[in-house]
Amino acid sequence: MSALRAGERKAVLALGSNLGDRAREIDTAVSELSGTDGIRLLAFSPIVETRAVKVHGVDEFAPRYLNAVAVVATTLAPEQLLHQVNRIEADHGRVRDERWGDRTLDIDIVCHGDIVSDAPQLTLPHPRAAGRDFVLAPWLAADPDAELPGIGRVDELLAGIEDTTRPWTPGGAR
Ligand SMILES: Nc1ncnc2c1ncn2[C@@H]1O[C@H](COP(=O)(O)OP(=O)(O)OP(=O)(O)O)[C@@H](O)[C@H]1O
Ligand SMILES: Nc1nc2c(c(=O)[nH]1)N=C(CO)CN2
Repeated sequence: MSALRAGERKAVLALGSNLGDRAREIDTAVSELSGTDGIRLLAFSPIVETRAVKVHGVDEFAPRYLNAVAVVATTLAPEQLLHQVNRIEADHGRVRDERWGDRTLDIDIVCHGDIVSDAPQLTLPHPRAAGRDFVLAPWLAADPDAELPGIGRVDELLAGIEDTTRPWTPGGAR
């Protein structure tokens, strides 16, 4: 992974989609992130497929998610980065209704350098990332040395939970 330049911090973005052309949603979102001033793509994970986790647990009947992780270098402050990811979500027709409801595109900020924040509009690191296989597994594949700041190494966090992610390839080949 290339080194950070002056004024940049490393941020990790978790992308998910379980509606529409899921892979296209994720691929175009990553292109849009890379094309945003102040964001430089350092690494993009393989795409994995997972069952939808809803408020009451795994929902066998909901459309499955594709998930991936982008590691970026950014000169944007956390709030500016959130603004940009919200803009891209909105451009992808993201509708916010039910909590953890089905969505065309979700982008969570997993961490932004080693900034810690407990603000509800932007909690860093993301409070649920450490327990999500669909975040940790692709992130580890993109960056074997990954660490969730102040929480722990991603390989160790992933070893402590069940990894239900499955590799996803276009056309369904395994
Ligand atoms: N680290 C973060 N990344 C993205 N959004 C965050 C973060 N911390 C807080 N938020 C806030 O959470 C709000 C709800 O986000 P969203 O609807 O994407 O949640 P969700 O994806 O359904 O659930 P989850 O947060 O568990 O992934 C956003 O408006 C945003 O301001
Ligand atoms: N498998 C999977 N389940 C989820 C996901 C997700 O990205 N993948 N995102 C959620 C809210 O952010 C809720 N549930």
